[in-house]
Amino acid sequence: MATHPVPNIPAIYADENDYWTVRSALQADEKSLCFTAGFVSTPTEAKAAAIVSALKAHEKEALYGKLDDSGSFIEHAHQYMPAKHIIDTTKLLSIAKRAPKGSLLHCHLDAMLPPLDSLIKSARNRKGLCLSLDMKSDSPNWIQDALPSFIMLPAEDAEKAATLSFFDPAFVPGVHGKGIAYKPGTYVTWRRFCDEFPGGVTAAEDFVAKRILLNREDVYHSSQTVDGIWHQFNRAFATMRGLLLYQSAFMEHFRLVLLDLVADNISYAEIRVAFHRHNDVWSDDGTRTLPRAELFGLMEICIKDEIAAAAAAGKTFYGIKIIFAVLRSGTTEDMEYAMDECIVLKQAFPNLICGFDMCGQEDAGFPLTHWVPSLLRMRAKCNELKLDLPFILHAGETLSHGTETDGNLYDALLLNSKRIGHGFSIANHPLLMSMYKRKSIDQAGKSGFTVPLILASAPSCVGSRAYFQQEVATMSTTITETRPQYTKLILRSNRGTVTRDVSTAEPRAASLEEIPVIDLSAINGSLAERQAIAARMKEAATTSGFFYISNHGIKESVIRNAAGTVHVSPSESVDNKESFQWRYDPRYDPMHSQSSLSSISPEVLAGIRGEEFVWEGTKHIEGFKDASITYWQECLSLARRLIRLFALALDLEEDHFDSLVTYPGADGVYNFYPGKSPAEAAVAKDVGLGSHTDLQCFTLLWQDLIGGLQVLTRDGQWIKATPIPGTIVVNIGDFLQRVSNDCFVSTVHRVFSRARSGRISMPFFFGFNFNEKVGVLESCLSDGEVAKYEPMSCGESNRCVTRGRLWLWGIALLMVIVMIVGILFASHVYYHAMGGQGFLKAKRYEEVENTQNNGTQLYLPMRKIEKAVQGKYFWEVVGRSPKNIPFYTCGDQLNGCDSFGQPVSKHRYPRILSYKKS
Ligand SMILES: O=C(O)CCC(=O)C(=O)O
Ligand SMILES: [Fe+2]
Repeated sequence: MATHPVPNIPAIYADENDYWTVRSALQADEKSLCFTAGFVSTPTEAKAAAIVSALKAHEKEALYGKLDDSGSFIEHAHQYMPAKHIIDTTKLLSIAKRAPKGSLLHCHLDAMLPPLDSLIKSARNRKGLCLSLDMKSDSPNWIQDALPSFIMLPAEDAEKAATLSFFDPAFVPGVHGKGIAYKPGTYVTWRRFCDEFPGGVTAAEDFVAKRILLNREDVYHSSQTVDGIWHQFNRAFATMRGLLLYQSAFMEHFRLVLLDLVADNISYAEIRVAFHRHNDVWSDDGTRTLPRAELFGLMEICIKDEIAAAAAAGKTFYGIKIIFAVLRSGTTEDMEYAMDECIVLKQAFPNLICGFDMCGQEDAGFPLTHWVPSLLRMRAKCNELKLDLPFILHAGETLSHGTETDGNLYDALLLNSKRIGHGFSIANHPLLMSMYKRKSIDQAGKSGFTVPLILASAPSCVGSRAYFQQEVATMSTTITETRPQYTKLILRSNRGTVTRDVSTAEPRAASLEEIPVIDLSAINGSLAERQAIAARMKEAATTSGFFYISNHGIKESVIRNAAGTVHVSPSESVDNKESFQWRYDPRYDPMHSQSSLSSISPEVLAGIRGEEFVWEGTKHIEGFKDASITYWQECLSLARRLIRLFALALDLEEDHFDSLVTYPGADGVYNFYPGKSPAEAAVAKDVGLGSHTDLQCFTLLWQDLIGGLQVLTRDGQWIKATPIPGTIVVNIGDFLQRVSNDCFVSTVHRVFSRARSGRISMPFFFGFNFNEKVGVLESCLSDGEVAKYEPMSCGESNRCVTRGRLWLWGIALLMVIVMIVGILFASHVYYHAMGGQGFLKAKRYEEVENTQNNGTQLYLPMRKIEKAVQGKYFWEVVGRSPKNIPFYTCGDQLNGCDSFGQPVSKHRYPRILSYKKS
């Protein structure tokens, strides 16, 4: 397959010169095949290379080849670990540290820093941090061999753990690796362990550090194997896992990694972070796991801060991106869960995630062939969503040849992996090598610069929006600018008709500032904590009018049960969207007892619209009503708690709205948007759910992971409210905008559903009691500012909008009536023309008898009809009265036109004529 000419090697050399000439030719030929062929250094590079070579020669002489303090004799280019202490003193290293590095494209977050500087330091004095060990304290060698496994426990469990001592001979050690659920007796607190450890805290920290770090013996032991070193790695990762996976440690480690990159003059890095299912980061109080989106939001902010700090310090740092890495040894279900999560997060954080990978010992987990179906499924989803989420796969990390694992090199190529890591075994595959090389040159060509194989194609160094803008700015010469087009959108609200200019540009992903995730875990905390949540809600309510809530307290099982029923209820033939809805009914409101219902005042009662018949119609669906009401009740309770936070956000007393939500507007809805095949999606004209604002105070919207909800920004751009697992979307409605004097915004939104699978959403619309008139809130008016709106009730407000829509219904109804009358009129004329008495007229035999010659037979009024048809326009025919024509029904064939051959005008009734002919 090699196409390069093989140099000619003579059998006999004419003389020595001839030998040297042939040798030079061979060298030149070989060099021309090198990756660096054609590379010409600039004068500065040549000067730098000369300095480095001179230094290298000097240090080889001056520093190496001597006996060191430990009695070791370290030669130049000795194995790294024994030589490290000498390397650390070299000028070469200090130059290397200061030299600008460009990109670091293969690293794993957990293994980027020495543990004592970050994770073990973060663990100091952490109250809830506990550990279990897999050996007892009286086992011989436990200090060398025991494996600690850390976990952050809630205060109550940590208190129990604090009563136990690992050094108590009766202590039952835990089992390493099981450590998610607290098992009494298996965990002790890190604090107490440090206090009681022989040698105290420092020795305890050293004990843990040794579990994480590889020592010389581990690395260079003559009987060490690849499996052996992986065993060490896995133990190190198991120890690190719990030290890393709680919020403050994770974020501190993450920040220190960025600082370290900046200190090393690395301008950009792509960092693999293990995000397989259940590898969650816990809150510092150990009570909850952080939703991934929240964590990504924190990382994005951290990157932005460090880019700014680096810039202020005169450093070039473009930030980092994350390669979403998942253990290759998991179940298919977990893998596909992680893939879906990665897709969702990529949509929410397009500039933060740069690829997807599988990690873990390559020849111990499943090979890529095992994952091909899942990987293809993921690729298809990304294509459908037009998501640039490449695979950046581990392949060829082992040196085996011809094994299943070695085959990963083929799959990575076929799956279009953007790069491969680590590719050691590629040397065994000359064809693959040339294909990867070709691919890397192609990619580099696209990105405008060339880089060698493996490190290929890192064209953009986007770590934050700030840099993204920079990147776009530098690219602007090659981008043809297209001005966005705008269309007009007309909407009705309780404030009248509203017009908006809407961009026709493709919807883009929303940033976390535009639609933030607000954590409600402190909703029952102190007033200060509630005020802090309210402040975040206010920020969102006054800007985009949309936010997500996490830790909202509605159990996943309740949501699943409700959403599960939606699969059953809609018929197969749903067109564009099918909805099921039910309204507030005090009989299901947990706030009211049965006895209090009889005392509801008539005004309140008038606004209550609960309709039992909706449940009658769904009786056949098992569990439907129960699941729906349970979900609705949870939404209702949450909404009542949220309205208190909204009160705080509006600078009111927390209970300000309490009396207005005793019999509130509280409508539960299930929406089902059917899936579309790619062919249907390509030609689909409908949106899914058209642009609108919600009517009441606010909406709690649960959506599945399919996506499609879009929000209109103030400047008329559609942005995607991408589903974030574990969250509910909250959006402000028209009534809250009204009473806040437009301080809060009821934002236009729509659902654009084109996905292959059907989508489910469950909005819950919440408003004040329908009878309560509410005016603009004093707290929303600054000095001298006047209220824009009169007091109004939520009920009236809703009617305003529906009244607004009534004229449309009116026109539609009128058109239908005109059509029906037209049809009746036309048929009437038709039957007259056929000799009948007109459509829908009564049959009156007596008159027939009176007017016919002998009263026994029915005849057609041939002449009169003939005259009418021939001499007049067709509508004059209708003027006939029963006096002139006997009565009989149409379609009576004995007396029909056919039997009597009644003449009709050719010009006026061509259809009738053709009918006659047949
Ligand atoms: O289906 C959705 O995501 C949104 C539904 C919605 O906006 C509504 O029903 O008002
Ligand atoms: Fe809506």
